[in-house]
Amino acid sequence: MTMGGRVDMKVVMLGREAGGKTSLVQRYLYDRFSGNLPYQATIGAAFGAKTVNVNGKLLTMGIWDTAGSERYEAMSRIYYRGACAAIICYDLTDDQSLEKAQFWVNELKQNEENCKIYLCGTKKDLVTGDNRNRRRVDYFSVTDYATEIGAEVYETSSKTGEQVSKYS
Ligand SMILES: Nc1nc2c(ncn2[C@@H]2O[C@H](COP(=O)(O)OP(=O)(O)OP(=O)(O)O)[C@@H](O)[C@H]2O)c(=O)[nH]1
Repeated sequence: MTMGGRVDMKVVMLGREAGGKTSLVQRYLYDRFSGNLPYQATIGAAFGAKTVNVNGKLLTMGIWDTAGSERYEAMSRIYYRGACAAIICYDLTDDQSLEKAQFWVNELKQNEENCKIYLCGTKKDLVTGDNRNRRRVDYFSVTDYATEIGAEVYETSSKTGEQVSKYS
């Protein structure tokens, strides 16, 4: 998208640092996973865009990928303003990341009540099969919580692409 292009839908990524937000956006936008490269924390925020077909209408989705580091927390508040959807990521191998997700849910409920919330459990490949014992966040506790707050839940892997896009 060119600068100054119109964004029809603003989507914001929120969640604890290293929780997998950037990887999810990279998989969704470019169908790639940079797992072999060292982890690089997002600084401030990053922006990406994609044209999506919604009921036969082409819309530009703008995605603001915020930095999870607490040092940028105040900035993240600027990025969720006016968002129609928030993808709040938590890492399935990290129970503290779920607490952070709840923090963002409360923020949005207070400040951006029309924003639709999606809870996204990331790094599913790390808690699958023989690695089941690495799971730190129970699926049903999250779905119970999601029902309470009117959110949807997805468990994704940016490494394999599982559940990242409706079409994969
Ligand atoms: N195995 C596996 N690793 C992942 C997955 N998603 C992210 N990672 C790894 O987890 C680390 C953090 O991922 P990022 O996507 O940079 O996390 P982030 O939430 O954007 O981090 P901040 O920029 O600090 O907010 C990186 O080393 C990724 O390669 C996944 O689905 N599977």
